Amino acid sequence: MTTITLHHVSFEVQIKATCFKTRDKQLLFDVSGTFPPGLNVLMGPTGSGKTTLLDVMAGRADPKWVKGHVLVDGKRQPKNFRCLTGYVVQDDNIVMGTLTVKENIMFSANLRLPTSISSNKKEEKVLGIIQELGLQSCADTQVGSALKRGVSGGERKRTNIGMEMVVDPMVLFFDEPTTGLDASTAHSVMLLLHALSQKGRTIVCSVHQPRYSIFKLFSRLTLLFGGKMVYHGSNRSAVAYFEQYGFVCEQNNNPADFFLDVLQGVVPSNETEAQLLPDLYLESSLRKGLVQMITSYNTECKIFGLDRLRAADDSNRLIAAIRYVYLHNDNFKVKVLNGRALLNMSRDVRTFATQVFLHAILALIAGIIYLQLDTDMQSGIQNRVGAFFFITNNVVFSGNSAVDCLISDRPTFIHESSSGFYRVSAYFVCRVLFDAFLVRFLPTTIYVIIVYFLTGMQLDVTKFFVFYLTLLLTSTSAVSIAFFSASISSSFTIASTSCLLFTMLMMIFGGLLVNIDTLGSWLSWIQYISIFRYANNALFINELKGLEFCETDAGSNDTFCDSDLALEYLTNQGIAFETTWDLWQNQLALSCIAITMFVLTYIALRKVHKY
Ligand SMILES: Nc1ncnc2c1ncn2[C@@H]1O[C@H](COP(=O)(O)OP(=O)(O)OP(=O)(O)O)[C@@H](O)[C@H]1O
Repeated sequence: MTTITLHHVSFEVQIKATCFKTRDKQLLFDVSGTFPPGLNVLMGPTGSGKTTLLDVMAGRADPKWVKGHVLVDGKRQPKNFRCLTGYVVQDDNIVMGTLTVKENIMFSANLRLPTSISSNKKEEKVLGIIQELGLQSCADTQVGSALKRGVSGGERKRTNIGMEMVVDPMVLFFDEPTTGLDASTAHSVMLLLHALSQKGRTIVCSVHQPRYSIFKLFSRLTLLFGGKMVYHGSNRSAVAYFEQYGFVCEQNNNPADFFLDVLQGVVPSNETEAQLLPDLYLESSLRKGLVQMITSYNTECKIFGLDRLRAADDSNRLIAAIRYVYLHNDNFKVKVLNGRALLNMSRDVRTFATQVFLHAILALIAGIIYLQLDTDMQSGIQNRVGAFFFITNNVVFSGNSAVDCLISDRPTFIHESSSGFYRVSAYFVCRVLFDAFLVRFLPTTIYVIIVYFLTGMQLDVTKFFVFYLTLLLTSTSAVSIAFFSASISSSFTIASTSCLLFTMLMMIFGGLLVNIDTLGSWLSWIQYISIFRYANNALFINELKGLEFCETDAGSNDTFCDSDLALEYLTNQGIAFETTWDLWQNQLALSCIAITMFVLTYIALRKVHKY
């Protein structure tokens, strides 16, 4: 049994006042209350602060801006409170649509329960939750998405709840669990919350405008208006509380509608103005009694002094809790995450097939345009330069599409990492292994095979594999740049534009579009971070070395061949080619760019705001 108490809690955020200035905006004002086991409901008009209060209670609001105390069973909220409680967000999109109901809950169990619990035990637990939530009939049905029909809205919400229940939380937070559901589904979801609360759990949920059959289920009601409390207590006493200020609820009116009407000034009172209700509540005997009760409750717990609260942080309980969440094997988490990504890909094979198909088409276009390149002195080198420019562009711009992987995954990543599913490192390793290597490997291989043989490059095994490796590294570097752009912004437009800008810059300094020697040193250094430069240089050296270009004299019909022509071209371009190092330094540079960008991505992901 867990009780949450709030002591004079206020919360602010910083918002932009002008381009250069920020100002503080207060969202919650001196909120005190107690939330014991049972169904505790937050109500209020839109923008009244329900979600904000829920976030503060759940430890999901930035503690830097929280004033006052949020205590859990009289102790200061542990830092990893988020990992020990369940938080069912309003948006059910964090439930993966391609997975079945059971697979989604199993995924949560695999990541959030200690590895010491066997797979069989985890499955038993998941089946128990499925039964408790009444999901047996759709356990093996894919959840579905906006584009592909799956389970119903209510079943989806229950799956979301099930994913939170695997850690057996004594406290569950719900942000507007009935939003978007029809009346009977909303009722059945609230019945479920009521049933969960009857088992000794503390449920705190925000609800917009419940009908009477739902309102009856609440044990405690908190009414908010403009970030201030207007009422906090039993839902049965609420109507009488408002009557003392002249707001009368008509006999057949739904109290929930009545309260919202009062707060929005729809219900008139001869004695009081609705705007004064927060101040009246502050002065009310109801609130004074409550504050006294909370203070004595926490004094009983003997930890009301701040020093003692800090001491509570170091208690064994907290240390045990932290271990409970993070003692797991990171390798195991990467395996589970990769398993989910693979399952997701196998169920939505069209996306991957489209990638393969697009690469094949691009390779065919390149192959047809530069079909069986000749070794004519006039056109041989020119066409090869064009072909390499086209090929590297194809590979780099395809790699840039990886922006979408991180951006579309961002809400799920924030929810799951802040709920203790995994550490940032496990997520990062999974994304790199999956999106940068696994998913790119087959399309790039197909691209290389088609383009290499259609364009008729030198038939030499070593040269083929150098070509292949160079393009694989080029693709990985392009993905790393896309990942970095996506990790520093939550907006797809900003991320893809910055990725494109960076790529264009690298392309200009790739050595083909502008003579770098004519640029000042303050600009020419950009060539050293250009993946186009390293990719093109490696492809040129690999293909042009050892190639003889010939010309037939129209008059005499004699053929002259020049084995130095290609080398002259490389020299004119400033490309060193004599030693093995001259070739391999390019692959090394591509690898260094990829590693640097991946490291920066990891740092940026760690800095993603979890609140
Ligand atoms: N990060 C933020 N920056 C600026 N203002 C914010 C921020 N978060 C919330 N607000 C503002 O605080 C107020 C309360 O928001 P909150 O989402 O808690 O309300 P709510 O009662 O849950 O609303 P709804 O019922 O529409 O979901 C709103 O006016 C909102 O615009």
